[in-house]
Amino acid sequence: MSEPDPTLRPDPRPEDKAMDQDRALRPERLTDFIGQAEARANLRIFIESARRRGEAMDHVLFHGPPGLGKTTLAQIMARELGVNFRMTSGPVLAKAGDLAAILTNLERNDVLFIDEIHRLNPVVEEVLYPAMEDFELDLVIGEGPAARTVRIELQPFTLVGATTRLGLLTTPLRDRFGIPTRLQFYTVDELHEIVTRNAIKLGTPADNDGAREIAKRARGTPRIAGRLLRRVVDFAVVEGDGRITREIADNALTRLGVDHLGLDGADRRYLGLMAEHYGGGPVGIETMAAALSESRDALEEVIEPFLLQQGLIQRTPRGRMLGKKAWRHLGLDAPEVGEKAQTDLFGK
Ligand SMILES: Nc1ncnc2c1ncn2[C@@H]1O[C@H](COP(=O)(O)OP(=O)(O)OP(=O)(O)O)[C@@H](O)[C@H]1O
Ligand SMILES: [Mg+2]
Repeated sequence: MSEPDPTLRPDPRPEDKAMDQDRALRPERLTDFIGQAEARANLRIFIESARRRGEAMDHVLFHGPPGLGKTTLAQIMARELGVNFRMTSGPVLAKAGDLAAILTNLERNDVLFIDEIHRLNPVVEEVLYPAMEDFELDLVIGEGPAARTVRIELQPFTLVGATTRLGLLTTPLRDRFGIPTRLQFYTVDELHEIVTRNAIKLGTPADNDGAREIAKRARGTPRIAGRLLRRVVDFAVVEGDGRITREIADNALTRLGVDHLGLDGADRRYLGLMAEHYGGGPVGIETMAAALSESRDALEEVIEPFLLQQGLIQRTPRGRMLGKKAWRHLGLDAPEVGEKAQTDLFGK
């Protein structure tokens, strides 16, 4: 594999450094990117059109749970567009000047990626509006009566924003993205393909059932699939003959506390608490957060999306409720709920 363009590898955020290993498995081109078929098909058209017109592609907002490929897709976009990739994140941009410095350094049609864009300081966000709309920067120079505004023309660029919390974005910011794109959880088949390819990249091929076992237990998330795969590789190397079989995978994942649905300790704690202390709900998110000593954000961003998607929990106007599937999974009997109560909670 050829060495990637260094501009595509900006300094990682500190929290990303731990995930450096992740990078080895990151797909580099759109054709290597598995899953998200709809998003991929659309992006291909928009990228191709921008290329042919020689213009900056419209601004893109990726939203969805962690680890589904938002950062990866942003990098791929820059590569496919043949432009530089600049990366920063909402919390890092403390002052308007921080963003201004980045914007004025962009070259024509570059991709600027802002991760965690829901955490932008409002002052910084104000700077972004005219930049996104007209490629202009209005900077206030000086203070008090002597202050004046200067307008700086920017090179056209593509802003790619990523967020796990679409609801926290302000409307004016959200409206300025021409291409809002929601990323979905991956199917087992898609993850199976990802695991198979990554196992080869790691030099530890997986047989069909071995790869499937990891895929089934990866919570619909490529990042988790990558993480589980690495651990299974360890077991395959030390306790097996270096090949990933279903038996090795099952054994390793069970020892790591990942159950057959892919739930880990934190997920089971959540479900168990709801079943045992709150009769399966409805229970408010704040109550759950306090009881689990987790932040509400962590529950809403990381734990709940997959449980909701799997029908293990439901969201009702009165709080979260355990689904039938969760009771079965916990090996408990669901309490009888009268017809009226059902209707009250879920509607007809
Ligand atoms: N479609 C895919 N095919 C193969 N690997 C993928 C795919 N999507 C993501 N990955 C892998 O999953 C890992 C996580 O992806 P990425 O960092 O892009 O997620 P993210 O959505 O930006 O997460 P976060 O919200 O936490 O920033 C990457 O290392 C990448 O290797
Ligand atoms: Mg990311």
